[in-house]
Amino acid sequence: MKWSEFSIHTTQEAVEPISNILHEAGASGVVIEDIADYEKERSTSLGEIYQLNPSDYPEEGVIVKAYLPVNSFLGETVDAIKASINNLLIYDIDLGRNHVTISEVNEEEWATAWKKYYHPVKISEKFTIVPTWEIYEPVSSDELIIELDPGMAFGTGTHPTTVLCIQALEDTVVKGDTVVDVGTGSGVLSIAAGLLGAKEVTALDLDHVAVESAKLNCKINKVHNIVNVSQNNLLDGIEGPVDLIVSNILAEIIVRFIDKAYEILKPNGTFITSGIIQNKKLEVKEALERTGFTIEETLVMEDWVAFIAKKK
Ligand SMILES: C[S@@+](CC[C@H](N)C(=O)[O-])C[C@H]1O[C@@H](n2cnc3c(N)ncnc32)[C@H](O)[C@@H]1O
Repeated sequence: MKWSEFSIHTTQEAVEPISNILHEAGASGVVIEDIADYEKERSTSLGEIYQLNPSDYPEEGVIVKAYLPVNSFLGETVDAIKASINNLLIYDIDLGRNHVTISEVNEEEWATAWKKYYHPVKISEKFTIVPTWEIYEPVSSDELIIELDPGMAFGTGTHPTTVLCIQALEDTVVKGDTVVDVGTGSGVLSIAAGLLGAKEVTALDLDHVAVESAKLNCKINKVHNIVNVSQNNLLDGIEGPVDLIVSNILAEIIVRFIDKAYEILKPNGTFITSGIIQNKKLEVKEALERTGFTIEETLVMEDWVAFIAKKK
């Protein structure tokens, strides 16, 4: 997985609200470099020696840094963060220089370091996502656990667009269903469908790294006999009829295969679409309805929307 460092030069006053915005946007760790920390008088009564490096601190103000996974949503996430930070001006919060820089973090440095930011997370009524390197004891007997090693593929399981899909799957998958997962990434949605009782899942991704990662994660979660992972462009060449299609891809991509999804679904079949940023919601909704789908439910989390649509 690649990481992007979001760095903002701001003021003491703005540190807390900006850190909150970064956490809400999915940053797992926030680093604060404050010149006041460097200049602070420290006790040396017990012989402590402080060796702070002045080059780690700004000459004035505070630098707040956060790490975001590089994925197809990064552009939208960064724009949303900047807009929320600028909104703080309405509350008279002094943003100081408000200077933002984005840079890619050296992958080798982060090859293992990023793992410390991932811990078990309960993401829905039934599901908890557990990184493969963590030990986790289920809290209740009906809890469903997805063990994930996202590696280089998208899908730590905790992105709002993924969480919305898992919540929608929880509400719709019926034992014995046949499911297609378009853009499977780490395989997280296929695994969820399998654990919910689907009898057969077709997991597709254009990216061969994702295909390998999904295969590995399906094995870890013992659903490899149910989930068939392959490299494929959207639904090209896929034949139905199937009970359910789930896809967490950008709105621009979803609209390209709505017709094909409708064609291969059984009557009354379900199409779960996620990865839709708020301002693209209408575009996808209209395209779904034009094709003949009925929107049964609209799920929202932060700036993201997912639809549960039925073929009527
Ligand atoms: C946002 S990720 C979703 C991953 C996972 N399903 C989840 O919910 O966390 C989108 C995935 O779609 C894949 N993708 C993008 N364009 C595609 C296409 N044309 N055909 C198949 N997969 C595609 C990407 O490689 C990526 O793994």
